[in-house]
Amino acid sequence: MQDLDELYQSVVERKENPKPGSYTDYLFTKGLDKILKKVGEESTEVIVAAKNPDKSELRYETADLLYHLMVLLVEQGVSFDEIKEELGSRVGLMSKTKDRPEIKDL
Ligand SMILES: N=c1c2ncn([C@@H]3O[C@H](COP(=O)(O)OP(=O)(O)OP(=O)(O)O)[C@@H](O)[C@H]3O)c2ncn1[C@@H]1O[C@H](COP(=O)(O)O)[C@@H](O)[C@H]1O
Repeated sequence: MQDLDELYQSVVERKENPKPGSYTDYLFTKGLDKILKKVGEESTEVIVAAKNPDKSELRYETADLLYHLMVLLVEQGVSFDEIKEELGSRVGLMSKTKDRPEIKDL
């Protein structure tokens, strides 16, 4: 099992110490447009997989998407801790739907 912190750190390590031939190095070498294209592709694959009753495809494609999002964060200099802080700041906040009339119709 690999947690998301470890995955993020592995990607940072690849950025700081390029390993020619690795897929992560290939993405960083190709640059932002390629990384964005992959995030778009993998997002679409998650959506299509979610329509399939067999959940193994959804697991596989979600893992692919999370990995490519990590590559995007590293490329853009956003740490995974910042994402966790953002999520943490929402705990308790988002459940107060009665205070948020804009989401009543969702
Ligand atoms: N978690 C992943 C991971 N998930 C998916 N992938 C790669 O993402 C690619 C997605 O497949 P696609 O068919 O969409 O892409 P492709 O046809 O291979 O290539 P392109 O479409 O980009 O040309 C595959 O090559 C997978 O190997 C990953 N590559 C690396 N990691 C992790 O990243 C870290 C660094 O790994 P290296 O890149 O091997 O150094 C390690 O922790 C790895 O476990």
